[in-house]
Amino acid sequence: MSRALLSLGSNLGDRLAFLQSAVDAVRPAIVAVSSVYETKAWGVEDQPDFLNAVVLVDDPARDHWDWLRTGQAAEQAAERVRELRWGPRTLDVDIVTVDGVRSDDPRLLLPHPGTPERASVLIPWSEIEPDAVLPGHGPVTGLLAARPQDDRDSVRRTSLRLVL
Ligand SMILES: Nc1ncnc2c1ncn2[C@@H]1O[C@H](COP(=O)(O)OP(=O)(O)OP(=O)(O)O)[C@@H](O)[C@H]1O
Ligand SMILES: Nc1nc2c(c(=O)[nH]1)N=C(CO)CN2
Repeated sequence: MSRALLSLGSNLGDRLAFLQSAVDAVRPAIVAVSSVYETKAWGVEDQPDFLNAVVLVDDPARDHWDWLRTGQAAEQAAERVRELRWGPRTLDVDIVTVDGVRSDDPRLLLPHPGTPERASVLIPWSEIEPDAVLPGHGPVTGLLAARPQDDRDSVRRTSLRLVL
């Protein structure tokens, strides 16, 4: 069994279509998809708002490296150009967790180290898995409660829908 949580982000071009392209890339393995959220950019704040969502996937045939390759292939198909760390992009696919795997290999850090500070991941994750636990960090709802109010308020649920 290989159950992974993938975080999707886009703030360039047809943002919803880019998120949808990532969903399409993992469709047979999908367990749940969150709502689509519009979020203020963190990291580099002077850039357009992001659309963010998370996807829970499960495929016994895939390990964590397979999920990384799948995510990177979806980014490449979206013609992503990496110009700036934390800068604008057509599609970002982060591997947040894969089962309880811990990895300090810089090519695939698990759990993804930014997760505890990112309401843009924690809010959609708690929507689809209210009892989720981030390995080594505790319940997702607790991590979310520890975020400042303005951070939580910067993540707004939209009526946009990803098609399964
Ligand atoms: N858990 C992970 N998910 C996706 N990529 C990862 C992960 N851990 C390490 N990486 C590596 O990160 C690199 C991609 O980084 P990227 O440009 O997406 O960073 P970023 O999105 O700007 O910042 P952040 O990773 O903090 O969200 C790739 O080389 C990839 O191998
Ligand atoms: N709100 C938000 N901000 C970001 C995001 C993102 O997905 N959502 N991704 C970034 C690059 O990794 C940089 N900043």
